[in-house]
Amino acid sequence: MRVRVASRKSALALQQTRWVISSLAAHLPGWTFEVVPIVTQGDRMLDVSLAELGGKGLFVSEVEQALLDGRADIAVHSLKDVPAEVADGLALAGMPPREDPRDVLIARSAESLADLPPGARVGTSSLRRMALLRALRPDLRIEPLRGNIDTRLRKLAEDGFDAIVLAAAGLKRMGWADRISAYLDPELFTPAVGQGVLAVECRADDRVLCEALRRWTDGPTRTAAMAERALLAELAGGCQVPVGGYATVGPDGRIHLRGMVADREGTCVLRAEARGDNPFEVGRAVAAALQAQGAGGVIAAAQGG
Ligand SMILES: NCc1[nH]cc(CCC(=O)O)c1CC(=O)O
Repeated sequence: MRVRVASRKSALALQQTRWVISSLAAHLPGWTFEVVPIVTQGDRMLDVSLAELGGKGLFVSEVEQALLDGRADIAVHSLKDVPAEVADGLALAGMPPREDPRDVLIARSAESLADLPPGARVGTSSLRRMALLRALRPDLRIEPLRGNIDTRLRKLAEDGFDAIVLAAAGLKRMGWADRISAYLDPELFTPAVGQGVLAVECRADDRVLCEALRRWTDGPTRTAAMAERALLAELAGGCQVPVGGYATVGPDGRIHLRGMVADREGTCVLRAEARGDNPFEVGRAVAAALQAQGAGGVIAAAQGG
């Protein structure tokens, strides 16, 4: 069996794809894998804000097109970048064990968020990170910072930022964990839905590949991801709003999901949590608890802003 694997061309995407290929190859003796690199619109226009470009799905949709066109058989994504609704005819069939879901601070001299000097310049273009930073440290100057993680690390030094916020997962996968100044507590600094999870997509009618990917999948990772994505779909599927979701699954299979919705200024941060056995029910319960606190209005205002 020969499998063509579609991947974005960023250093992180290719690294993740190589990791997935070596893990799949170990599970599927005799199968061979070949990378099909795809340059997406999001990669070509790294200086334009994601909101202007039309949202996150941009990094994903052209890679998905390669599957639909039959140019590739599977695609590797960061689940965080995959919209709540998966494209028709495709399935997120494979999920390896989750990498660290936390956000981290990379600072030039500080050792924690509290340690940053008053008025320090922090770079991030994520609405969620922006809102949480403002909620925890209203004095900070948050400035836009886009680009792949290698670009963002370079800009930390070149553009005079005091700190930037990135996902631990990307840094660890690149072997750059030594750059991390502080891990942000996920109970407070709620991670993005799906952060740290890789998703391997295939055509839904490709039964051999779908089945192989399902057998390779880590159950607790998939359960946590489904709970977080159920929350996202209920609240704001596909929209650019400051939303976070973080699920853990105990040894007994019980899910604990925390959800967060904020306005862009971080003056209003709503939080709710729920426990249960069914990821869809837990996701819906957290969404309902947030809605009861007024999440609908907060999300509408954040979109308008
Ligand atoms: N939006 C870019 C993106 N998509 C996935 C990751 C990190 C890896 C992951 O979350 O699995 C990153 C970089 C970042 O946010 O620091």
